[in-house]
Amino acid sequence: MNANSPSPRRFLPGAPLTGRIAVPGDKSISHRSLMFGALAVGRTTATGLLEGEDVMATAAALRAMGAGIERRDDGTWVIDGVGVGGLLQPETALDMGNSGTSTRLLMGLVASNGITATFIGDASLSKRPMGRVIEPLSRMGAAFTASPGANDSQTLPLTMRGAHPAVPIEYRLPVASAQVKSAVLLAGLNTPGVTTVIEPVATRDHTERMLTGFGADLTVEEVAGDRVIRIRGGVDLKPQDIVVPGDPSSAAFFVVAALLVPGSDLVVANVGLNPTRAALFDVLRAMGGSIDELDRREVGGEPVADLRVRHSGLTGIDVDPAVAPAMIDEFPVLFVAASVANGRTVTTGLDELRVKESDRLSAMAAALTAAGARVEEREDGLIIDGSGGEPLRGTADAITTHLDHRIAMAMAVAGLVSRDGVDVDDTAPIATSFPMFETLLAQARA
Ligand SMILES: O=C(O)C1=C[C@@H](OP(=O)(O)O)[C@@H](O)[C@H](O)C1
Ligand SMILES: C=C(OP(=O)(O)O)C(=O)O
Repeated sequence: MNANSPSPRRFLPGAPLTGRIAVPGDKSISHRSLMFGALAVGRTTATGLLEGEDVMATAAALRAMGAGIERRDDGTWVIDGVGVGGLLQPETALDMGNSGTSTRLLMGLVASNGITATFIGDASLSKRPMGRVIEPLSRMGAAFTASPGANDSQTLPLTMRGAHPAVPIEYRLPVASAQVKSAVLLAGLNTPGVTTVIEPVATRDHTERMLTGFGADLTVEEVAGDRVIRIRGGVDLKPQDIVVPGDPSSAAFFVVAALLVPGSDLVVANVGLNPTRAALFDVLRAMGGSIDELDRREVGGEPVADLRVRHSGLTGIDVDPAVAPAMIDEFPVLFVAASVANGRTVTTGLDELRVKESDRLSAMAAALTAAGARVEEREDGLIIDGSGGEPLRGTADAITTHLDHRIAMAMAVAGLVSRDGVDVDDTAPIATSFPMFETLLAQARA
């Protein structure tokens, strides 16, 4: 993304969403396909890989550390791995762009290789907390240094020296974060002995599922309500042929748009429904949304279905904070749904939203308020009094997205259910996770 050239856009009310669209590949699974393929011995292929800027940042970094990564003309990605422990020292800084997942997972990989790498990122990523991975990875032996003149040693740019051999740890996650869990497990791949991560609250489990498929020695056990994940280091990974399912986090924008815009009847095809990801659809159904699963099947070891979504009157609810990790990236668009529902929606336990690409609680409270919604911002959530099905007023001035793709897409959806339209200051960040967003929106409204 070129931070110097914002792409403002106005999203207007109009046609219902109809027909059938297919969302692009899952971002979390795409990052991991490249990373695990890069560590395997031999050639991995991936079809349906998300070709968004975040995933391309991961690809570029892995290439800089010796992996062969190419896209064939038929859209298949081919990854030639260097083997566990085989990463080379990159010659230049690794540019992580806007991507927290690239940064934290690659730091995990580098942590147990005897190489030094510098991580840089855009203005949004450079504000995000890295202490959460610095702490466990330092305990494993990695050494971090802030750039000269930096006033914070817990944010990018950061240089890290991996440890070889690294030290296995047992780590209880202090925050519900799949990125932190994955960073420690990936460091564990090249660490002698057994590295253990204890999750008091389950988060997305793609790392565990996929590493098992790649032949890692990994176990998951439930112990007194905790998930205990153990990985034995030094085991070779076997290359895989991966089919990446569609991203439920991208589908979310179309599902909410179809629920809210009168007359809509849309099939969103190929939506990944891993239970650690799919809570938004349950919450929307509990609010009265008509979302039917068609042709439930397995794609790449993940449950997938086509979702048929019909316009529905929604009723506000109290969202159980226990489901938050399974829909953590979907709250911005849920807040839009709540803004036009009947009655009050209360969300709590969402402190993690403050450390995403933007502070998503304050960004969405400000944006929705500017569009005429009734929103109260609390420390750990929003309370939203819905319009009872009436359109939102719309904005007079462009809302600020803070380099956050999900704020941009959520407010685009708000524009579809507004009277006057919603101005978004910059849609360029959408390309980090969903480059086809506006094309598919036009297709669904044609
Ligand atoms: O592991 C992953 O692929 C991700 C984990 C989540 O972040 P946290 O682990 O910081 O919650 C999520 O917000 C992000 O979009 C992708
Ligand atoms: C939080 C997100 O991604 P990341 O942490 O990888 O930047 C997201 O995609 O909403």
